[in-house]
Amino acid sequence: MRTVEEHLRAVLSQLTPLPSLQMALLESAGTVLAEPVTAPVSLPPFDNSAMDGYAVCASDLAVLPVTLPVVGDVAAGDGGVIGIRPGLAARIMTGAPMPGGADTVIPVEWTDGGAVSVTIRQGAAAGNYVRRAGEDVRAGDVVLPAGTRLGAPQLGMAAAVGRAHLMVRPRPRVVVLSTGDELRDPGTKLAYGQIWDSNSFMLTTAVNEAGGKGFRQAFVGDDASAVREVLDDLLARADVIITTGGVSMGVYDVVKEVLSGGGDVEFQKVAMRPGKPQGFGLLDGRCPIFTLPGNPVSAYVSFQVFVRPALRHLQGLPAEGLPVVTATCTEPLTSPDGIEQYLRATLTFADGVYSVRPASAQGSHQMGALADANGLIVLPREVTEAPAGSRVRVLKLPS
Ligand SMILES: Nc1nc2c(c(=O)[nH]1)N[C@H]1C(S)=C(S)[C@@H](COP(=O)(O)OP(=O)(O)OC[C@H]3O[C@@H](n4cnc5c(N)ncnc54)[C@H](O)[C@@H]3O)O[C@H]1N2
Ligand code: MOO
Ligand SMILES: [Mg+2]
Repeated sequence: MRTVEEHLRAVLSQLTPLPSLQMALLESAGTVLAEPVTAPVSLPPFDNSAMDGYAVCASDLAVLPVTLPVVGDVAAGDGGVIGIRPGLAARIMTGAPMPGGADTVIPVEWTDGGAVSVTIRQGAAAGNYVRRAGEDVRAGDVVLPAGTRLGAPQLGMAAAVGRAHLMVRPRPRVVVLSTGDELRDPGTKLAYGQIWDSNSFMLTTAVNEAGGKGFRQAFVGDDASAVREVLDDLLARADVIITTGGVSMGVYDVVKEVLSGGGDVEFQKVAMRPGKPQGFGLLDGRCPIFTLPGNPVSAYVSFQVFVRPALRHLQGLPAEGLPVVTATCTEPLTSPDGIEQYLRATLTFADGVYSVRPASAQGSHQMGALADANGLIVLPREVTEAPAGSRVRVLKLPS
């Protein structure tokens, strides 16, 4: 049997990051920058007001109250900015360029609000409520390094420095296909022996959580030619294919049957629980395909351990798995020798320390405990027992 590390290494060694391409700004949400973004101008580009009020000279505020004539208004967006000198004020709005000669903004609340002349009751030092050119970003600064995942603040930053398009690595298009004659769509009636397909919904969502673009290809029965046909069809529109089911020792385990023939996909036993039967390869020599075990918990754990790092690698990011914390386990644990075990668990944080309680149900068909968990305890291969109070590694599940 392969170890988890060996299998992950074998998977990653066959993957190359997706080519970068130019995308319109909104379209690029969730992708990874393939170029550094540099500011062509400083931000703010000009000195401007942080408040609605009056632009004045601080030297006029030595004795209060003081009344000054208002020479005009400056609104945000005004290009032909007026100037003032000591003894004068200009009414100014938030974001409007500072008039030449002014060094201070007095908010309207500190004044009588006059339009022709203004009486100021409360003063301030020079620079009050003035936002200086370049105090946010300097022209030439790298505001987003290559390798940044583009979330909302990063897209805002790119727009703020004038970018309409970005060179990015796209979110991998991942198609999820369940297999099994017993499967039916949720929302339909079941005959005895049938179950609703849950893996494809779960994994399509997990793909999106991991930064890919998930597509559900429903399910296909345990029929070799039907499986072959669907997979051939998916090749045209997937960067990655995930199947579940049909990879163990059963006589109807057709995924293995279909894919082991061509030599594209290698089937392995990995020394982990759940998730022992794994397959990975390049379909048609080019499209990465993960054949995950059909048991729902096994499929989910396999996804987090192997597929998540692979999706990151395809986007040119470090091939990391879920974030890890160390926690004190509330219960004694046992684990088979030589097997890396993943236990569904509840992680809590109190008084600066993490505690973790394993679920009582750990069968790989038991979705209830998975849906209830927010962590996976990882017991390494060499650990066979961990008494209550042991410090254990816990993967934090996406929330
Ligand atoms: N003789 C052996 N039997 C099994 C072994 C073994 O080593 N020797 N390994 C067991 C382990 S471990 C796992 S995991 C499973 C893997 O099974 P398959 O990948 O072949 O999956 P199936 O047989 O198709 O289904 C297994 C189980 O999962 C349910 N399932 C499948 N797809 C879905 C879905 N989309 N949604 C919900 N549930 C699904 C299916 O009904 C079965 O109950 O093999 C063990 N057997
Ligand atoms: O390894 Mo299976 O993946 O335990 O249920
Ligand atoms: Mg099977």
